[in-house]
Amino acid sequence: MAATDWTPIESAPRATLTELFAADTNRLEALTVDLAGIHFDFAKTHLTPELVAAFATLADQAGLAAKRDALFGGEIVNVTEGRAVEHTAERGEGSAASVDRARQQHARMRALIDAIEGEAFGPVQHVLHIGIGGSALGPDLLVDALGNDGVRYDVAIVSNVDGVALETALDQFDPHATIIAVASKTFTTTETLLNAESALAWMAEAGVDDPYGRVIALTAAPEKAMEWGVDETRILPFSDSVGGRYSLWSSIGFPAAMALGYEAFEELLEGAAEMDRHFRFTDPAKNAPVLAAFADLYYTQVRGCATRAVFAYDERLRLLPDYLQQLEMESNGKAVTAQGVPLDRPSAPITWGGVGTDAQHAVFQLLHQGTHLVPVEFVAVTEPGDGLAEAHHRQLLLNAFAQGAALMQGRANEDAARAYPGDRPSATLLLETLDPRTLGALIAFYEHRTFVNAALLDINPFDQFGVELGKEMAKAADAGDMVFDASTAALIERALG
Ligand SMILES: O=P(O)(O)OC[C@H]1O[C@](O)(CO)[C@@H](O)[C@@H]1O
Repeated sequence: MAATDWTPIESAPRATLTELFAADTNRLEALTVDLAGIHFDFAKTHLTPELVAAFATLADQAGLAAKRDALFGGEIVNVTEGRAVEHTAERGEGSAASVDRARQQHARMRALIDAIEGEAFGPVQHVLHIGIGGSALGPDLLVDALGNDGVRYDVAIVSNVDGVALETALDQFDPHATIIAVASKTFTTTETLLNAESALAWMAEAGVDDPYGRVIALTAAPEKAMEWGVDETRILPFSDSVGGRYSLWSSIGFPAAMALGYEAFEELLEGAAEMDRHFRFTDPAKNAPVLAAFADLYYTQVRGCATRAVFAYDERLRLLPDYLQQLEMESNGKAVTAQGVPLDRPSAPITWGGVGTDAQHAVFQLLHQGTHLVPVEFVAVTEPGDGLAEAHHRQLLLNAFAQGAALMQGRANEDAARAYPGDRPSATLLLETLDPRTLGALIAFYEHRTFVNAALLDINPFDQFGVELGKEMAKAADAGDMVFDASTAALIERALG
């Protein structure tokens, strides 16, 4: 990557948010974007048209456009693992060959769903989806967010190796009316395989004839799934070039397609594709994921913010912060560039968050008066998800908007304990409605924003070596091959004998 010069950004004049609004009557127009049923409002961040222009220059220096073309063109952009990165091909945006392959894999998924509906597995009521990380968080978000109005099958998503998680799910399901979806890109993940074995044992104990015959594998390693015992006809493959945390668009989305219907799954893909095209073909100044990444970088690199907070002001989106934690932190929580050179600046902030209005009564104290500056993001939906009196949704939305205003305006008080400093930034994402199409666009927005952050810092957002060491040590400990420090050894001895 050519050298990037942050000086114009670091030395840009600083004004408070209130001053910025007062100085530019066009601010709202300049810093809002509408697309795919989502209104993106970055006006209450410290971005200005001048800063956006300076970031656009930085993006040019960083080769953002070429990196984006390489991503969509199916080139090897995951350089540390020597792989292309093709989650966009799952929604029809990528090289012709990859789009074609994804279509065939989706058709296979659809055919299997049709077969299940046609009672090829007898009457099915429940889908037990077993997977972890990217093989669970995406589908969980989809089913939880969109299943509000009822689902065609009950879905339980079990990830944790803690048996309590699986037992809780099994208690709700009839083993004779359940199919098990084992979701694992690699089909080697300890937690997933152990949970899957226990689920098979539960079926066998209940007298289910052929438990393995009720397993569907969602994987990029079909040969491993076959070795494990799944018949080839019940494997829904996806490409190795689809990363785990980017995989909900592939067969990993199977439980969502089952629960919500295949048409809903297609609409999700279409919404994401609309965001893909926006990201590819729109100038930085009006490009939602690019603007969001500029704001992220401004706060982490210039204002020293170590965290960013996302609050879903909609109960249906309560899993969004969890989903984003993996997407953003597993992608960009790195200390070296794509070439392995130590970064000379911070990488991803810590993503955290919760649900409004609950969070207001728990963590907002620090946001308003704490010593940390935390950029906040509000995600809300205009159309209510509930059928109760309008007062509920009205209160929900007014609270979201008032919080953004309060963070920005602050309030002086002679009593310092009661003073609000203000000038605290927020962005608001307002969805017209929460349907598959809009949710697809929203998730794709976050993916591209993560990509732009990485591109401007020259890091590879598509590997995750940081998760390996702990896994290896747990495996070695299980095999008795590990000599631990005194503290760890004592804990193992005390708990496990
Ligand atoms: O789908 P798999 O191969 O079981 O992996 C699950 C998750 O584990 C990770 O590799 C991290 O441990 C994630 O990136 C991935 O989403």
